Amino acid sequence: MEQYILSIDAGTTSARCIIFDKQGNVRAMKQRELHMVYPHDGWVEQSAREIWEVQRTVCQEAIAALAIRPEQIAAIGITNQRETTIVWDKQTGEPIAPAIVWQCRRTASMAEDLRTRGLEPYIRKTTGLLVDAYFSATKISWILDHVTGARHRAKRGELLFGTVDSWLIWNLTGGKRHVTDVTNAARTMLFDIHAHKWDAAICRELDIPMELLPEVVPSSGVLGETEAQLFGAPIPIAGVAGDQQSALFGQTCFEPGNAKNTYGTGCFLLMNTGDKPVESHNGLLTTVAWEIDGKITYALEGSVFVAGAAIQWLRDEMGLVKQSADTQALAQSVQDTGGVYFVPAFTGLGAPYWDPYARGMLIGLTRSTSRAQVVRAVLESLAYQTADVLRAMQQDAGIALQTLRADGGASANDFLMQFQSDLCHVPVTRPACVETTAMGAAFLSGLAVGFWADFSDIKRTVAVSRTFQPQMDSAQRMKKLAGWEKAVSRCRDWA
Ligand SMILES: Nc1ncnc2c1ncn2[C@@H]1O[C@H](COP(=O)(O)OP(=O)(O)O)[C@@H](O)[C@H]1O
Ligand SMILES: O=P(O)(O)OC[C@H](O)CO
Repeated sequence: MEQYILSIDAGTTSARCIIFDKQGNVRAMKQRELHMVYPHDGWVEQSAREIWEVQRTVCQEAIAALAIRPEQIAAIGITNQRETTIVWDKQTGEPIAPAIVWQCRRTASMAEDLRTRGLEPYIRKTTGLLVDAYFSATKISWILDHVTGARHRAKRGELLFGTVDSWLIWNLTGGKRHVTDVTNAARTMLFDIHAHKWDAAICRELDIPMELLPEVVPSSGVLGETEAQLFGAPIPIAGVAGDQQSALFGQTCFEPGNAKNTYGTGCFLLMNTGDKPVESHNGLLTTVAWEIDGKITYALEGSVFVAGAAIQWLRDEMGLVKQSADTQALAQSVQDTGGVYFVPAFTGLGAPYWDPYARGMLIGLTRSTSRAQVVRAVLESLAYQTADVLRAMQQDAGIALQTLRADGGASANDFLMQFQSDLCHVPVTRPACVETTAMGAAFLSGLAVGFWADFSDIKRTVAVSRTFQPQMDSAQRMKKLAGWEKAVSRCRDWA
């Protein structure tokens, strides 16, 4: 009987389940969109219950679509939107508040307070992160502050915190396992990435009882099994990683200096830095790439909050395109943007600026600006933000990138890929299967159960489908980048 790996890809905009065979082919894929809630300016929430129920449904649908028996699934891998914070009741399994999504800025003032109290150097050294509302720590504290009796209950061990991986594992195992993997733990701003444990001092500063926190497990290794009635038989859960680390693994960035950029809701550029954490002096994050066989690999990360989300905004709020994919032909229908720049700082700016008070901006409009030019400016903004991050990363790592490996929903856009290559003056490759996030989790779990033997075995399953070579001359490139820099300076410190 043929064996498969089932990968759970719990993204921000959608829940996906992909079933891979040994050759790395997608044999079944089911996906459903998730609702986002924006209750106030800068706030972003989701229903934790919906995250679980939709995810369970797509898994059941994918298994049914391939018409396989549960025994044919050798293992499950999980990858997830990171930082998103869920607190639930240990007894009933019910969330005590909506999930606070990674993009949510409601705790910006709490982060500022930590900085004012002089805690940033300690937090930065310990966690590898900047002090920002992006990470889970201030979000947990906010829930404990705003849900009546929550802090008291947390101290009594009645509540549990988890990022989306934790929440899914808790539900998949019928409440038997409260764990998170080391890559997700590294995004909470509570985890010591050097000592590999939760940091008591930071928890104390934020008044977060440590009883809330999950056990931290490696990214590859059997951590439990699913409840039998969910899929018809218990299935081992053997790999977990945050979606960006998972994409790094799925792109087989196994060597120090290898880097990938994922163009999803946000844009996340990660570079493997080997077994040593590299400190950033340019607004990047030091993070855990994965832990396998007791060995931790680190990465540098540039996190851009709004990328594909700006394309969705064009489609859903502005009505300028019917589908995200329409942006490609429109952008290609004009020579340039006619001097128009778009800065998608809807929820502030992430790396390398870290300005929670920046807001979105369209600048350089004239009476002759066309719809196609505005659409092109929005697409170009994804590439400009990436160029900013890549410049910072090359400085921090002291490495000139040879190739940028692209993936994620918006990497399907040929215009964007070409413009990215032009702007960064580096070849951009797109893999044959752009589902590298889900593949990463599949690989991590497959390694744990011997489905794939080692890294070389995994590498054989991955192929590049297209390489975009830089074509723009350097004078034009410099002019465009200078215009972008000016545009960014105009939208800073606005809200
Ligand atoms: N052809 C395309 N051109 C530009 N953007 C696209 C295209 N296809 C999808 N997108 C954008 O990619 C995003 C979805 O990417 P995905 O990797 O599925 O995101 P996530 O994992 O964050 O849920 C959406 O924001 C969508 O607007
Ligand atoms: O849902 P994505 O793919 O945009 O990823 C979200 C990130 O994990 C947030 O840090």
